[in-house]
Amino acid sequence: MVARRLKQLGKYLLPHWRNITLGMVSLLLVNGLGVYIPLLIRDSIDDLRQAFSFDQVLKYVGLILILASIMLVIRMVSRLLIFGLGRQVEFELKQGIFEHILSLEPAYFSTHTSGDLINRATSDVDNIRRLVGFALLSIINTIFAYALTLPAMFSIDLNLSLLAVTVYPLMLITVQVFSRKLQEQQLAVQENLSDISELIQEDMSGMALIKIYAQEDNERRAFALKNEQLLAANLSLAQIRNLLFPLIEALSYISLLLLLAFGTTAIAKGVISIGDFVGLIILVERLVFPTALLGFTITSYQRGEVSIDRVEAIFQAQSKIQDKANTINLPKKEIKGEITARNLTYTYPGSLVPALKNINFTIYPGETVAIVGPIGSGKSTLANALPRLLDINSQQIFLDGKDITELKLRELRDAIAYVPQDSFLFSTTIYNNICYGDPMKDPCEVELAGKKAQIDAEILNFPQQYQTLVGERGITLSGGQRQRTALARALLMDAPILILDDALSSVDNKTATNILENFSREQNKTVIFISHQLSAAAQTDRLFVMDNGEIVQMGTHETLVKQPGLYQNLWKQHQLE
Ligand SMILES: Nc1ncnc2c1ncn2[C@@H]1O[C@H](COP(=O)(O)OP(=O)(O)OP(=O)(O)O)[C@@H](O)[C@H]1O
Repeated sequence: MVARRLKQLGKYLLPHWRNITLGMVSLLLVNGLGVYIPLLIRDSIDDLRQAFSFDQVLKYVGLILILASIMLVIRMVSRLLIFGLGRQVEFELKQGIFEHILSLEPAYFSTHTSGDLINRATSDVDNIRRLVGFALLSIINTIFAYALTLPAMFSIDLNLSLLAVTVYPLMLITVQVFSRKLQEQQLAVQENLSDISELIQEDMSGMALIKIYAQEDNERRAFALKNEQLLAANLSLAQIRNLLFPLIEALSYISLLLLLAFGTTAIAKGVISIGDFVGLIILVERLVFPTALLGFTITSYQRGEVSIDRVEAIFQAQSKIQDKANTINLPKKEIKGEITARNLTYTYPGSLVPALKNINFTIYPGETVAIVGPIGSGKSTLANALPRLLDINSQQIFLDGKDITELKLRELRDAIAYVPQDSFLFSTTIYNNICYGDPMKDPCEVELAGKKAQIDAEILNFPQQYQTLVGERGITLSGGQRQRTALARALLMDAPILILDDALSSVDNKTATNILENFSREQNKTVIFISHQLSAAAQTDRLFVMDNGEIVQMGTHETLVKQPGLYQNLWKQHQLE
């Protein structure tokens, strides 16, 4: 576990080996000077005790000032180098996480909430930044401090030095005892933070619903509960820390007291000089800060360790929907638009019942097919299977006779313009929303797409027309306007296949029928129209009727409506409505 994490840390640090080396050399120099200055003070005291002169005092003071100034500059350089490294690693991790998230399949986001992902990409990355910045700096500094200070202390007096450092192992044991508890508590804090981010995000998105159902008090209570849990976890963490660090400090003062007690006796016996004693006290003092800092470093390391696992869990998640090693090329221009399903069966991960059962059909190039059926019958699942938003098995769906799992994902998705059920719009202009799939499209084409989606006239009535902002910082479009804007976005891509998943549900029947009629005039498009609007669906070339994951009927409206069965029932119900 530890080895794996260290390996991971090494992976983050390796690209920055030059800065690390420079930082380490700087720290070595700082510590070298840090040890040399107390020895110089020792010599100055002993020299001046033998023959005092102001020239000598000035010489020593000047030298110490110069060395201390050099030390200050080098220390600043080392901090800049190593803290800068933390920032660089933070930048790379954030970029990497975002790019990786973009590569994951939609199913990943139904099991991983956005609040948790945001927390990992922010708080956890921040912990790793501290680990590679602060912790690295202090670990290297502590190693150099001990490696250079101890020999200098031993050269003055071995017994006194050993006595002064006897309490240090005790310090490490204390830290060890506390470390596990600290780690558990840190994890609890991070999880509580994730919960809170999730709740805030969800409540912000569902604000209208909270108000309609007058659930403000309940939401306030739910937030207070989570906030209290976070407070308790943070307080408990602070308690452990507040106990640990004064303990470390107290132990380090014991070493100083021991030195005072036995050092003064050694001076009296003539074993060491006064200069030696002062030098020894300054050297022992030098170790107090790195040792106390080691406590913080251990905490930082523990926080970073947990965070490394949480961030790496994102990187380890791999999309099952990927290009195969040998993909078949199918350029958009050559696609005719024939879609075939052979014994298509799909079960959602974790589900016991298949959402699609043994589906077989062929949709011919240029045909408009409506898929109708009761709610939950599998229509959206079928729509999601075609552009491989779901991990379907090979040899089940074919585009122009080619197994879609053999095609390049990018080419397959380029061939399919898909308008999903929720017509999501970005918080930008209507124009940018329409040309989202190809920002370089000609403005005339964007407007033409708006006309085909029958939204152009309404857009022209908005204050800034196509440049009107929508979303959080702009105007709120009606459900039907959102749907037609999303439709214009899909139409602009001019793909040979168009899938509309209940994408005109908020559009009146007449407009929906007009839009569909426009498509059937465009003979080169294969259109799959999933809908509960039977009068619009009835205008299509053929209908597939789905029930319980199966296609139970297929045919034109005229034939199906005469056959006893699900479609006839749905149609009668529709007529009554
Ligand atoms: N991510 C998922 N995980 C597990 N089961 C799912 C998932 N998405 C859908 N299902 C289930 O698969 C079945 C088919 O759902 P689907 O959304 O395809 O139905 P639909 O016909 O499009 O319904 P609607 O008309 O309401 O849009 C349903 O039983 C649904 O609960």
